[in-house]
Amino acid sequence: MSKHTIVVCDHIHDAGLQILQNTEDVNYVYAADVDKTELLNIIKDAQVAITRSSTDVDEKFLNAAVNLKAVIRAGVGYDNVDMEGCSKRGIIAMNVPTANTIAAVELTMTHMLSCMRKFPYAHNQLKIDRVWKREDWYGNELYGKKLGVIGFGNIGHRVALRAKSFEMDVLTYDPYIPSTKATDLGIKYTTNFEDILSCDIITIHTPKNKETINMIGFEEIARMKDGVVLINCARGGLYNEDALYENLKSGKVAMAGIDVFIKEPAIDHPLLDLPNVTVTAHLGANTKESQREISVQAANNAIESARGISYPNALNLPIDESKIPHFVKPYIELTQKMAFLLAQLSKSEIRSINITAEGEISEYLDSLQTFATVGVLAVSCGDEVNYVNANFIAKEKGIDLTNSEFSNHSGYQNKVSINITTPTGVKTISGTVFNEDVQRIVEINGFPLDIEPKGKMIIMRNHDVPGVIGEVGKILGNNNINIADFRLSRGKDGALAVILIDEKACSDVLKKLDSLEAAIAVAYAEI
Ligand SMILES: NC(=O)C1=CN([C@@H]2O[C@H](COP(=O)(O)OP(=O)(O)OC[C@H]3O[C@@H](n4cnc5c(N)ncnc54)[C@H](O)[C@@H]3O)[C@@H](O)[C@H]2O)C=CC1
Ligand SMILES: O=C(O)CCC(=O)C(=O)O
Repeated sequence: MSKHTIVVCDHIHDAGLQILQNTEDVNYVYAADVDKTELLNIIKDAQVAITRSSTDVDEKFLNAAVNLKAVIRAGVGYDNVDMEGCSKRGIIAMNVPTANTIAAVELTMTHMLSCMRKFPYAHNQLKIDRVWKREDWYGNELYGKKLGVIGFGNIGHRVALRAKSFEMDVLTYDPYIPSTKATDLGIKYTTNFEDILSCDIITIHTPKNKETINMIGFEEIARMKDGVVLINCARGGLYNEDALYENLKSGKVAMAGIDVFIKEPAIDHPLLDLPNVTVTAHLGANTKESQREISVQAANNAIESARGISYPNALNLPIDESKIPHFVKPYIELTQKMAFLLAQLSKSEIRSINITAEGEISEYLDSLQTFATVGVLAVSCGDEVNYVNANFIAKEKGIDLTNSEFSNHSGYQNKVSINITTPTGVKTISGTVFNEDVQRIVEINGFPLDIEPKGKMIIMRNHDVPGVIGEVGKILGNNNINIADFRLSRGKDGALAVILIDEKACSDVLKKLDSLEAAIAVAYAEI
């Protein structure tokens, strides 16, 4: 039995490791304790990698991971995964998005309460210094304070709900949700960021991306209340670290609760020297409950993706398969096969791929386009191309991808056509699906046909003169090639024959066919 190699790059809970170990078709490699240079050596055999935030899936990692098909980020944030690098290489990136939500929510509340009561400092005074000085530790209450929650997703909205139970006045800023998502929960909603800046406590729960990096910097802090408290259990760099440091030092920011840093591990970070921060070493997801659940999900998802069965929570697929209705799937399959056939017939540089569709199927032009691109590129790139990297490869090769709804109606309920442009002209193919899953090619280069997109075939353009079928049959027969079916289409510019054969036709046979007086063009293709 061939085994799938799954490499675990970071520490995950034993429950997931057990699953990998007990799966017969998995060769599981535990690489959490090796140094990064050794990891690059180990990762070259991996078909699937499981990582956490301690392993950057960057250019170096991806260049080393030559057999990688999928990478699973055992957590939420995937800012340490080079998504474009994965897509270009056809690697599917996935995360495990909700299993650590509660852990991160509860750590956020811990930091918030710790900041308000200066808990670690009070704790250390008694425990380490053995000093009982109650007058040193007058904290503040959450009760009645205004809390600004930036980002109202899985974590943000739960932090808001918990804050409400402390009878805080909670306000959220998240331009990407309907306001009712917050207001239905009794949380105030604003689209004005200044409202957030006027809060007593601010906590951030957004992903880290171009828009959110430095979302809170010197200017924003200057507009905040004196004595504001800032919490960050999302990602280092959402609050500008220099601005945070300077304003904690001046006291403008009274306290900050920080779980995440731009550069981790952050053992020498200047923030650690300040007396008014509570810090944790990126522990947001570190509860036994959450880590058990994440590792189980990550292991199962790794096995599914290694087997090519499914890619749960895929982040870089151009198509969300769950949104594709059942009737579209045979069209997608047919489109890829037709594109593969057409590219074999063209056998030359492809300059553009254009998809047109008529009927209800035209609502799925983008998906059809992607699969047509896979089909076309598979002829020159083989297994290297898949629907994750097809558009990237096409772009790199300078192939123009376009699609449009076809306004004419040919009489088919749904029809998909592919046009590819080569230096010698445009080639076309069209197809439809009957009775839900009977796929048929109904036209090649303007010649109407009815053929199943399957098997070995010779496609021959010829002058429409007597005797051609006989001569073709003779050549194939003399070369021990059995004809399974012979489909002929006639047009004003001659005829087109699709000859389905049982054996592969070698170039010698094709040359003989091409040398027939009536022949215009002969090609061999397989689907
Ligand atoms: N410290 C830790 O160990 C952990 C950190 N995290 C981090 O917490 C953050 C939030 O995670 P989830 O709530 O699970 O993600 P989520 O995807 O459920 O929620 C993110 C929310 O941020 C909003 N958002 C995006 N851009 C925004 C912007 N410019 N302004 C305001 N809102 C914006 C989105 O609309 C979404 O509602 C992520 O950065 C994640 O990586 C998550 C788990 C553990
Ligand atoms: O456990 C980890 O690797 C970090 C968790 C985290 O930050 C996340 O899930 O986004």
